This record gives sequence, structure tokens and C-alpha cells, in this order.
Amino acid sequence: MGLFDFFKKKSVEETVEVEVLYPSSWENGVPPIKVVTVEVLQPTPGQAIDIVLPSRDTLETETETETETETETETETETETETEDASQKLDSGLTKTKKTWSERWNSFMANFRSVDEDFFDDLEETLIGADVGAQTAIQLTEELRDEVKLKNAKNKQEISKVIVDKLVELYRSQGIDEDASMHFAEQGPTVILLVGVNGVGKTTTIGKLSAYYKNAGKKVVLAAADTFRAGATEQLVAWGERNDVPVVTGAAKADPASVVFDGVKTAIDTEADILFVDTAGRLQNNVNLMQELAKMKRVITRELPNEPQEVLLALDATTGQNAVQQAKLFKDSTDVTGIILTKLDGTAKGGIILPIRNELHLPVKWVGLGEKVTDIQPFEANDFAKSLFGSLLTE
Ligand SMILES: Nc1nc2c(ncn2[C@@H]2O[C@H](COP(=O)(O)OP(=O)(O)OP(=O)(O)O)[C@@H](O)[C@H]2O)c(=O)[nH]1
Repeated sequence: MGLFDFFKKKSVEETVEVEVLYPSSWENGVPPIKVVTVEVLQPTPGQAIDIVLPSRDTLETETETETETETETETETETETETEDASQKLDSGLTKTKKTWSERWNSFMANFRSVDEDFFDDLEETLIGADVGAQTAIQLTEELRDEVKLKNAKNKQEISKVIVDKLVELYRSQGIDEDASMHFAEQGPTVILLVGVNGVGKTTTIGKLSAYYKNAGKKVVLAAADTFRAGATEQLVAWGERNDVPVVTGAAKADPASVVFDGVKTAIDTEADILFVDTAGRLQNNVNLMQELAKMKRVITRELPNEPQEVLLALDATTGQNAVQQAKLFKDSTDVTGIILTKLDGTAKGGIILPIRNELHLPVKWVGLGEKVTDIQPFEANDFAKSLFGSLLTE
């Protein structure tokens, strides 16, 4: 049926949808869209009518808008999937910690008879056992004494809810005054130093972070300033090759500050956005190491007065309270701007995030959740608390 017959039979409305079969001059004879809404100029039933076909430009704009909307929807879906992936990764990374928490929790609750002194002693012990740190455990128990009374919680479910709510609240409220964001230079390269004792995961973390920032469109350079440990430079070079990021190196046993100097020069000359510096991990009470760090900072500041923006201390979560001790010593000897808690996936001691934040007032900026390049996430207290305690609330 032609258009004329179509309109003759149909009572005509002011706009109609028609299938576009021409003009054939459109690209390859195919119009960008097939069905368009057109305006009917003489809407008189039974008579021949004129219609206005949209121009090719209009159609193309409409098509683009449609495609944009589709792309936006796709991007939204992708972001949702990414967020889902991130929370799944966090969930699975915290599996061991969650298991221990829930075992301790269940046995604590199984012993529950009434809210008395024994109850609060047991609670304190349970919290200490879960690596929240003695100071935090005592403070938390004190606060819970009042809260349990205030909320008139008597049975297991009520008490369990009050305590878990309090823990979640503690995670959320702590660090509220601390700046957990990463800082970047307004102009020129940002320098980020990674410090920490042997084997905590500094090099691996730099590998992960360089991929993270490269994917975010930043130009990254690495400096292998750990010239003491055999193999450290090669390890960083391997990460550089994997992520296609340049690595500045020095000879074995060379002065680490000289590698940092070369790294800064390269970052400036190549207009890089970020220079990550991998430093040697020796014992934190080693005076030489601290002098070495101070020297590196002097070299950086001479070229870039506002750098380094970040001195990130990597701590191995599997070492529990030892990690807190290390953090104290590092904090006393250098300006640590934040913590990267590595190997959370390999430990049941995820609770140590609490004392790190509560006792040291150092923001946890990243968490390491495995050995793969994507196994790192910015630390989000809410997500962390939800993942850690969510299962306790439903038990
Ligand atoms: N499971 C797990 N392993 C990790 C994580 N981060 C690092 N590792 C592993 O920890 C080990 C030590 O990591 P490195 O990056 O070499 O540690 P480092 O601090 O640079 O060590 P030094 O150069 O000796 O000071 C490696 O086997 C890493 O794969 C993590 O988040 N989870």
C-alpha cells in the first residue's frame, strides 16, 4: 500500500509514523533510521495529503541522540557492573576475616545468658581477639554498656543488633576528619613515595596503582629507588613492561636519592602526571633508612617544591598488631600521608583497620585484595563495614 492509499483509508492525525524508503541518495541508499514521525499538513480524511519528511540532518541528529542515550545507558550499566565487581572483590577479599568474625561472634552469642559484667568482659575479649586493638575494644565496650541499657536490649537479637550497629557506626564515623583522598599537584608531576618494611607489598602495589592511574588517563613514570634488595629493580621493571609504563633505574647499591633525582627529571621532561617511587624496605627503626627517606624528599623538593604529595605507608594486614607498631614508628619518623593495607585477602585480621584509624589517625587510602594487577581498591569505610558485618546482622 502506498502512502496515498494509506492515508485515504486511515483517519488522518496530525502526526504519523511512516517507514522511510527514500531518498535513495542517502548513504548506500540506506537512511539512518527507518521509521520517522512526520507532520501531516492537510489532515483531511479522504483527500490526498502532503507530508513533511525530516531532513537528513535532522534524522542524523536524532540517530546520534539515540546512540548517545544508548551509550549513556551502556556506560551506566558498565559502572553498575564495575561497582558490583568492586563490592564482590571486597567481599571475597574479606572472606577469611568475615569467617573469623562470624565464628567468634557465634560462640560469643552462644554463651550469652544475660547482660552483666561477664557479658561485657567476654565482649571485650571477643573484640580484642578480632584484632580491633585493645584500646578500641575497651572504648567500644564502654560505649556499648550505655547503649545496651539505653536501647533496653535484652534478648540475643536485640543485643546483637546494638553491637553490630555500633561497630558499623565506628567504621563510618572514624576517619571522618581524616582526608582519605589522594592528592595531586595542580601543575607538573605529582610524586608519590611508597614506604614500608620488607615484603609488605610496596612494589606490587606500585604495579597495581600505575595500571589504575594509567587506565584513568594519567601518564605514569616509576622510579626503582630500592637499589639494595637484589631483584627489586627487576621486579619493578617487569611491572613497568606489563603496564607499558617507563621505569627509571639505577645500578645495584647506587644511592637511592640519585635514582629519585633521575626519576623526577624524567617525569618533568616527559610531562608525566605521576611519579611513583619504590623505596627500600628495611626495618623502620633503622636510622639509615629514615635518613635515606629524608634525603630522597630533599632531592624531590629541590626540583618540585610541593612534592611529594603522598608518602604512602604499605602495611601487611596479615601481620595484625605488628602492622600497627610499624605504622607508629614510621609515623614518628616521616610524614606519612596515608596507609595502603595490603594482603587483606590472605588474612583473618582485617579488624586491624580499626586500630590503624582509631589509634594512629592515619587515613587508610587503599586496600590490597590479591596479587593481580586489579586487586586494589580505594578504601571505603561504609563498604568495608557493610561487607564485614552485614552477614552478622542476618545471622
Ligand atoms: N595475597 C596478596 N599478596 C600480595 C598483595 N600485595 C602484595 N602481595 C605479595 O606479597 C609479596 C611481596 O610483595 P612485594 O611487592 O615484593 O613487597 P615489597 O614491599 O616491595 O618487598 P621488598 O622489595 O622486599 O621491600 C609478593 O609475593 C606479592 O605478590 C595482596 O594484596 N594480596
